[in-house]
Amino acid sequence: MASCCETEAAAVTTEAYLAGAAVREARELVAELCRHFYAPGWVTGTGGSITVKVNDPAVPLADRLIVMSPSGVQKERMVAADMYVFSADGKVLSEPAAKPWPNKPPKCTDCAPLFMKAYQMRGAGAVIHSHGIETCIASMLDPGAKEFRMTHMEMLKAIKGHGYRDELVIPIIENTPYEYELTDSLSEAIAAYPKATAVLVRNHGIFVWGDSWISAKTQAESYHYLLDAAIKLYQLGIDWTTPEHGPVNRAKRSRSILNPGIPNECHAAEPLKCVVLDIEGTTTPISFVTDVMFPYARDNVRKHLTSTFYSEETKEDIKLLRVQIEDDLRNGIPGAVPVPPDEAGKEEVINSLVANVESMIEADWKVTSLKQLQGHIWRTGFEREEIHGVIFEDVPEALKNWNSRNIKKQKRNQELF
Ligand SMILES: CSCCC(=O)C(=O)COP(=O)(O)O
Ligand SMILES: [Zn+2]
Repeated sequence: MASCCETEAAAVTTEAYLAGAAVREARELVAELCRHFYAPGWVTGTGGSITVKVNDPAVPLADRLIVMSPSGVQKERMVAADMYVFSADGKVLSEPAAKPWPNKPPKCTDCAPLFMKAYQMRGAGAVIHSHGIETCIASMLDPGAKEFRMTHMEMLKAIKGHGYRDELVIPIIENTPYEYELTDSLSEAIAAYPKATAVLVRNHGIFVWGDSWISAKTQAESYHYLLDAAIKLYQLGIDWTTPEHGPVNRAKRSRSILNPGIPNECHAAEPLKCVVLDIEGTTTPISFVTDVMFPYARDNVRKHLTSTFYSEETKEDIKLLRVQIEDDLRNGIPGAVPVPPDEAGKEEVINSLVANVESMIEADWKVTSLKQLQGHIWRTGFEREEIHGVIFEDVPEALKNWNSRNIKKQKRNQELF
């Protein structure tokens, strides 16, 4: 004799039940959600997919029929008759009629095996698969991340089991060429994250489930909001994973040096080993270089050459400058003037060198001889404390932080320090 549950499960698969109000309403609902989710870009380009369980309080949730959107269709044009109906154990009970060319023959969504995992493993009442661009990009912020984390956002309250101060953790699985190939990794993520009501698929989108279609929709909206916020905070250099959410552009730069990429490296697959630093615009404002360093070099050429004229270093600098100036004279570069031989005397040589260097600086001449001389002038300036280095206010903190973690620092093109 069949048990009462077997009887109920069989009753929902009859033609009469399939044609009844409960199934019709579920079909209409999925069609409506398809149309609705088209506008925010969750299901454009035939991407994304939606499923709900038929709402029939007389039938236990586990036995309720399942309605799913079809595959490869224009979601904004969906109507109730376009839907597939499945038994609770995943057998197709009803499929849509074929449509004339250029429509493709009907096919159920490739997400069906994935949806079934959310139904079977979580007792879901509905599942939404979105290709919303924010879900895709948020999964790409750190290519090695296995999770997306966020806290202290009001919209967290819309996620089941979460309050404002709770930490949201969304597992991230890697995309595959075909949607059905995600089934194993999705079910592993569902099993590994019992509190999760969503799984991100990298470079692809998100699967969100809830006890009912309202819960799935509300949470999906919140996930899209939070992921969009994370992308914007990433662009601002703000850390969305900590309660404080980090500094907002304190140093008037687009990003903090401590958080040049992923905040707190909380998503990094590998711990940070080395940081390569530039100076101009990274540790030091560009304005310091343009407004202080270059003018200092220009104003101190004569003084530097006069005080160091007989040093080996300056002799080398002058040798290099002579070669460059001869070359410039040969090429008719404006501002280049002949440098007399050493026998003409120190003052004569310096006068012509100063004239040449000034016109090189004026023309922003990027040549080694000039850069080398400027470097030596700046060094003297720093040693005599006539110029003082400027660094952004978060640089000492960043260096201390990296030092304490034994992370090597490297100035671009130079040695580790
Ligand atoms: C451009 S959509 C690629 C397939 C996909 O990822 C998706 O979500 C839609 O699959 P379906 O089989 O429902 O069309
Ligand atoms: Zn998809």
